[in-house]
Amino acid sequence: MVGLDNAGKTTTLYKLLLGEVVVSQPTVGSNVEQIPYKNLTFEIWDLGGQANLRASWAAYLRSTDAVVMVVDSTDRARIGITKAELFALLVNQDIVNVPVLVLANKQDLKDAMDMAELSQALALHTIKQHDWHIQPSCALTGEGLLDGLGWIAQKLKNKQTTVH
Ligand SMILES: Nc1nc2c(ncn2[C@@H]2O[C@H](COP(=O)(O)OP(=O)(O)OP(=O)(O)O)[C@@H](O)[C@H]2O)c(=O)[nH]1
Ligand SMILES: [Mg+2]
Repeated sequence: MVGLDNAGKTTTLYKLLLGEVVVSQPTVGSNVEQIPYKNLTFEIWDLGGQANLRASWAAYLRSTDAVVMVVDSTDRARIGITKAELFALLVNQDIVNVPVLVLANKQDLKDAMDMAELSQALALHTIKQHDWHIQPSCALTGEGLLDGLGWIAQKLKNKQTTVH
């Protein structure tokens, strides 16, 4: 799970784990938790998003089954940086063909960008090498989080079917 600092990654992870909103500090390094979902357990790595930490995201990609990009939907000023970081990540050979979930977080805030605006700003339709999906979410209430995991679970199931 990646995304710029302040996007809401750590809040998302602990909302999924505990059902509660934790008070988070900017993450230095990572948090990792096991999240049960139906018959699966997701091992979710929440990586620090501050500018000087983003180069280290690539070090976590080996044996990654899915990428979750958490976006602060109100952060219009940095949506271009978010896009650049996303596309820089997606060229990595360790994640060829892995599904990419964009969590359009902070949808509870009234100036949040909607899915159409975000998809366009992030140029999601130009992603050809990955299945992708954009999911509105709010880490404070948990809205959209399980739907997002459900999309990933479905993609991984399809992948297993095609391998056999
Ligand atoms: N209104 C609102 N605030 C949110 C939401 N998700 C997270 N926040 C707040 O956004 C701030 C940053 O959240 P974090 O989860 O620490 O952000 P992060 O992406 O882990 O940031 P780094 O660890 O620095 O990469 C906190 O004050 C959260 O309470 C949301 O859905 N809505
Ligand atoms: Mg964090």
